Amino acid sequence: MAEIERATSAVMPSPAPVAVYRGRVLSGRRLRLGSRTSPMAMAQAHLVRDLLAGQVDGLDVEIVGIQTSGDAWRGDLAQLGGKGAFLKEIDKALVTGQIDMAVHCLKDVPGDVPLAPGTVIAAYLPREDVRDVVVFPTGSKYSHLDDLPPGSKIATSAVRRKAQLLRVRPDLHVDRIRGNVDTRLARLDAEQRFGAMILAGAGLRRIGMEHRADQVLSLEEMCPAVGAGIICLHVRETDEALVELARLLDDPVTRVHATAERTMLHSLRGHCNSPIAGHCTTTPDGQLSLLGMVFSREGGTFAYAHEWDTPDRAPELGAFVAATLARKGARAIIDGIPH
Ligand SMILES: NCc1[nH]cc(CCC(=O)O)c1CC(=O)O
Repeated sequence: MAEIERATSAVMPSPAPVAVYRGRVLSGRRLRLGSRTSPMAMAQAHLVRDLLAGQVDGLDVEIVGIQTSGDAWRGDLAQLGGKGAFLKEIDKALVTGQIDMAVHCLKDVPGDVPLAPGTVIAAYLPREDVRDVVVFPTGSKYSHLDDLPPGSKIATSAVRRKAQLLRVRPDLHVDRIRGNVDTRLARLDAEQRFGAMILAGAGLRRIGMEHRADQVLSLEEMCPAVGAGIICLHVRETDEALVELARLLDDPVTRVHATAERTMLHSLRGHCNSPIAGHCTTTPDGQLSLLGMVFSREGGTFAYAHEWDTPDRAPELGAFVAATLARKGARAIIDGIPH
């Protein structure tokens, strides 16, 4: 049978370009790489395109920009209903075959909603710096949060950042700001309404704006979001050649850290308004360390857990930290926040 197929394909005109990876014809067509359309998302898509092209000679990657409901909605994301507002349309394109692979920030992939049926995260790219940074409007006389006068207004839409900021500076006012990183920066400068803005250093760097990071918040000052700084590649599991290709870009250490953090998030059963932070690292002696925190809205109350385990036990570690947090009151904190 295989003989016949080979003979048949030999006489068929083959579409060009044909990229071959380890003897497998990857695609006679182009590899369509789906991504959100923001400058940060497009920078990620270009990075992934270059990484894929570096693996397979002649691979033709077409970036397909997809507008998601999360991008279109200008209001409070929690009101959009359900999680994954930045994924729905991209998931659909992947499942229906309009695209072959999707690029996501892992942080935007809900931890407690199953992936679209028949799809897998085939690669976690090496994690970037997970720290959040503070940006001051151009011309501001301040460059450190400590110096901002009481009552200053801080721009962020992350409940996790708001809670941790107010915990140490209850005098500050936090106001939601939506939009892409670049539009948020432009608004910060133009409106002069905010004393400062907090966002992810990795996001700034991806759009070439790292020089705007005036203050880098330490991990102790601002525990990062679960999955921060990780770009992941999402494919159909039946597309074996693409799964295999994407796997070449997978960083096993990042995968283990992401697994621990996301299992914790999953086990905590939070909602869109839950200020949850989590950070997994590997200690110098090779142990997994997982720190988890759950805050009340203003950060006045919080639960904290830090546990260690061996690297082969990432899911168990995630579940254990979640259980420890629950024992320390995380459930009541989460349930006490309106959503
Ligand atoms: N929700 C938007 C989003 N998703 C991922 C990042 C940053 C990059 C990353 O952590 O991968 C950002 C921007 C931000 O939080 O400032």
